[in-house]
Amino acid sequence: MKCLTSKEMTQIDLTAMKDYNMPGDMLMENAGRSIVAQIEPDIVKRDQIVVVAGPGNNGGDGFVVARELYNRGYRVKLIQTVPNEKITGDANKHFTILKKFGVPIVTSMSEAEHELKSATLVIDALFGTGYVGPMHEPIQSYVDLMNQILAPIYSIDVPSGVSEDVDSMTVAVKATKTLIIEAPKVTAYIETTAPYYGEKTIVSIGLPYAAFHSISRTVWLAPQVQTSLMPRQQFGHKGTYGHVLLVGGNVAMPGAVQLSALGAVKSGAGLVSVMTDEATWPYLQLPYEVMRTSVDYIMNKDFLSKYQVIAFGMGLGIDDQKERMLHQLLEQDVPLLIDADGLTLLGRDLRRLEGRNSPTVLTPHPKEFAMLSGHSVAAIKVNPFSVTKSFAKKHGVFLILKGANTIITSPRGEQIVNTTGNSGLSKGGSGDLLSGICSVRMMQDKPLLSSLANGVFLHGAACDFAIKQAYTPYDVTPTDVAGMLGEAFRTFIE
Ligand SMILES: NC(=O)C1=CN([C@@H]2O[C@H](COP(=O)(O)OP(=O)(O)OC[C@H]3O[C@@H](n4cnc5c(N)ncnc54)[C@H](O)[C@@H]3O)[C@@H](O)[C@H]2O)[C@@H](O)CC1
Ligand SMILES: [K+]
Repeated sequence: MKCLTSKEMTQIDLTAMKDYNMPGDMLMENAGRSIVAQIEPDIVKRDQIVVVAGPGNNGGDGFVVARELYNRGYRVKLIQTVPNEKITGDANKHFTILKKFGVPIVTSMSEAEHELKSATLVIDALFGTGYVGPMHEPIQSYVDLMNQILAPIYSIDVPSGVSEDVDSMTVAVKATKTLIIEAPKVTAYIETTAPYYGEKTIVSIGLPYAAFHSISRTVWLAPQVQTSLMPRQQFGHKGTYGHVLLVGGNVAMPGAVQLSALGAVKSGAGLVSVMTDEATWPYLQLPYEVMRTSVDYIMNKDFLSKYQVIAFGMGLGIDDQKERMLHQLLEQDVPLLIDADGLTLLGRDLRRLEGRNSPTVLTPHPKEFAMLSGHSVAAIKVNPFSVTKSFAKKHGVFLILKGANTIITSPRGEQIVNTTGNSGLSKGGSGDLLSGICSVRMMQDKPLLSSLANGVFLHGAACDFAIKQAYTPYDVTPTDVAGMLGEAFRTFIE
């Protein structure tokens, strides 16, 4: 499933109309009817349904919904928020039809307030992808009223007032559910705007699938994992599945590399090795399956060439010797995943990324990404797709920006957004586990961007299973999540 900016969605609507001869009023009819099909199981005839319609095509969708529900015998009122002359084009066609059907229309604010207060369901069709902030009166008062009532609000396509330009946002509808048309918009996954959506449901209006081909932003779902996860092979051996080296851990933080090692052995690695300094070994309790490698080998290029992936930085500590280790690895022709302290060391000189022949994967959380990119954490949170894309392209790296909806970006700027996981992952150690999982998937799944998305998906899905089956977001630990990886894998092989 693709994920789009408002501009991209508008372009696809135009393509459907121009290149595929799909009339705009027909698309609007499709949208309205598909939305009614989604709403109908939730309502009964005695419900009082209020549709709040704006001036554009989102309002047009609202006209179709109001008319269709009215025609099916529901009690429906339409709140018209703008004068007649502001309703034009396809929306006006459906407005005219709606009036012919005799749907009751409310135009005054006082009446609208009364209707909203007695409504049992409100349909928000004020604005969709064409909204540009800020919001002015009287529309702002309609939104304020909607946000005060207790009845559920179903927003059409986008909660009205939500915008990619977060700085221009004033008020927005807090939807109970958003019935997203055809494909989710990026605001559904941005920390500052996602909470307005409530529950998300996609409704198809029959837009041509091919029109979405040029969009290189994808929401990663189970079918994508199923097709890109490398199958286990009947005649495979440990060499088939790859040997990963995890470089990390220090006396103060031995657990980090332990969790990475646990993630790696539970994610299908052929062989897992850990490299740490002499002083740290006594503090490590590694899974039986993990091999130990002396840090002295970091200078030995031939020795390092036996690994298919090297992950660097989990609980490593920061000093000049560790920085030299990173420089040594950056010169090695092997896929490299850099996490945690490794990112801090890399941040001292990003030019070191230049000229690498093998892929480099960086796995920052927003604070680490702020350090690397020079953007503020706030700017990263409101604009995560564009800041990651420009960084990944500029530095030629794969980037995993960790968060509630982790965004994975390739050096070419293709992006994947993950939807698995829950607040149980917001704990120390989750990222270490993720690095272990991703570095193994990197050795097996193709292309590399998909392998990283699979790692992120499995990590989140394992935590979702943990919450469903045994734990809560309060008590679940990264070790518990590792224990649930089997459940996550099982969904793709059964
Ligand atoms: N063919 C299409 O383009 C289709 C569009 N659809 C719907 O149409 C929506 C997009 O339609 P539009 O591009 O008309 O955009 P919207 O309906 O989201 O809003 C644009 C309208 O609102 C006004 N407006 C924008 N910001 C405002 C502000 N701050 N204060 C007051 N007025 C403001 C604009 O002047 C314009 O009249 C989608 O979200 C979707 O719901 C669907 O009907 C499917 C087909
Ligand atoms: K809306």
